[in-house]
Amino acid sequence: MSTYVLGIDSSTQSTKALLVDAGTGEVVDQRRATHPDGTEVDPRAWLAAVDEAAGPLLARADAVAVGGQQHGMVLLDGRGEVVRDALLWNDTRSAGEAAALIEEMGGAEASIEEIGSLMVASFTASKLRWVRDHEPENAQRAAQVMLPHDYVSLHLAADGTEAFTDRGDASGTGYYSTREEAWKPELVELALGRGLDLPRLPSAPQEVMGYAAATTGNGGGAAIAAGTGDNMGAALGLSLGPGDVSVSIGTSGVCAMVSDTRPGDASGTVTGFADATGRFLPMTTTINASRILETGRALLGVDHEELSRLALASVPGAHGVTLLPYFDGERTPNRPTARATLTGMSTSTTREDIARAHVEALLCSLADGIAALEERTGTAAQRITLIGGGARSRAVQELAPAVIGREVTIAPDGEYVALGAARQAAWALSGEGEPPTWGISGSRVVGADPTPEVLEAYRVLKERTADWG
Ligand SMILES: Nc1ncnc2c1ncn2[C@@H]1O[C@H](COP(=O)(O)OP(=O)(O)O)[C@@H](O)[C@H]1O
Ligand SMILES: O=C(CO)[C@@H](O)[C@H](O)COP(=O)(O)O
Repeated sequence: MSTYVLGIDSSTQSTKALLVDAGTGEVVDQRRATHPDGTEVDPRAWLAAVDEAAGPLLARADAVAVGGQQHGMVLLDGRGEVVRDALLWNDTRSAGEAAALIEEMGGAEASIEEIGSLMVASFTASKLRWVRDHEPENAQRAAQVMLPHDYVSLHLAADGTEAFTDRGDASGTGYYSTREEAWKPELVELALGRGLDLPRLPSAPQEVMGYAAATTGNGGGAAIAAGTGDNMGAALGLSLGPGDVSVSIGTSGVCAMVSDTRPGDASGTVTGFADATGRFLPMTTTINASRILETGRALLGVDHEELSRLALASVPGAHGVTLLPYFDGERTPNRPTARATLTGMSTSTTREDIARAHVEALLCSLADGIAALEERTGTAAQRITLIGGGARSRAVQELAPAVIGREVTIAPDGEYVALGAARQAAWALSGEGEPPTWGISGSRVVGADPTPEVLEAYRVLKERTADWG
């Protein structure tokens, strides 16, 4: 009889749950539920979504793990009640607070030394500082802070379980040291002006952190693994090896590479997170990714397929139309108050050109991310694999190798964060030294004639607008 494990991705836009055969990695059932929009969300909405998406599958699982959107600040009081809506990774209001914290820590190099990354508005610590300065009553009421995946894991656990997290997600808080592999409570105090309870960290990545309340079918509570940040989950789901780069087109655009050495980029372009296996996950992250395509769709009044058809009917460079796609402010580059810029339009500009400019803008920002990752880690990408909702776009798939200038692997359509969480759950269940080996079949490698002029035009516009926000 097969053993099943449940992997959950509680990401920005939705919760996805996969029931997976622990022996083979085959997905046997899956469900999803949507999340509210916005960069500030009542975290209880994620609990309702996990109940809807994962509830019916949990009874069939012997182990479960949760991957979640990184950095979000979930503040709870002494009774475990929500103090205020969670501020998400893409909420840029704490940009000034991030800059202040860097200075108080002793500058960019000191930030890298302390937490492994340069603090930006996305990081939880900067959000704590914002609460201190703008909502002192909430700052006083708060007793514990946790990340989205910690909050969802705790909801699944039997009553009385202590909150827990993992080093991968912890490394994006701004109060965890990737060098010491430990919390830095003094950085919570620096940010908020007082200490808070922090979730328990595992002593090994495959540790069982608790058990789900017993549900009919699993004969007792499923074992709960530590879970992790969604990008660490994707790395596990794709079984990233040395030189593999994953490019995720979700709400965020993430280029990530597994590394044995602790990264450190004082420019802040590459964040030096930990992964879910004991290694590191240098990454670049943009705030604008799949929503660039959504905005193009809305402007043109078309569906995904028509946006692709239009984009592919134009030419490289969209007849001179270039889009700098910082619609919601941007984090890479660090321009939290920026807005998008569209240039080069003439009276001959067509709908096809506008569609093309949106797709090329997304791909150029990802190409910049890959280049930065290679430069700052000194490691050339051997294989570039596209995943995430936006990677379903036909135009993205066809134009990616041209804009990036290299062959690109299109992973079979799937939920790789949830698959990675399932792999972590299977690992915890096995107690082995390494996670199970699960193959991925059906990947497609695509190539195209490179169009370096497209990236060049994007970089020129990026440079020209450097002081616009
Ligand atoms: N066929 C498609 N073409 C382009 N984008 C798509 C397609 N299908 C879904 N998406 C986009 O994928 C996004 C969601 O991707 P997902 O990876 O689930 O995001 P997140 O992890 O941030 O919640 C949505 O913005 C949606 O518009
Ligand atoms: O902030 C980051 C990474 O540092 C984002 O990648 C979030 O983790 C959200 O991911 P998605 O929901 O877009 O997948």
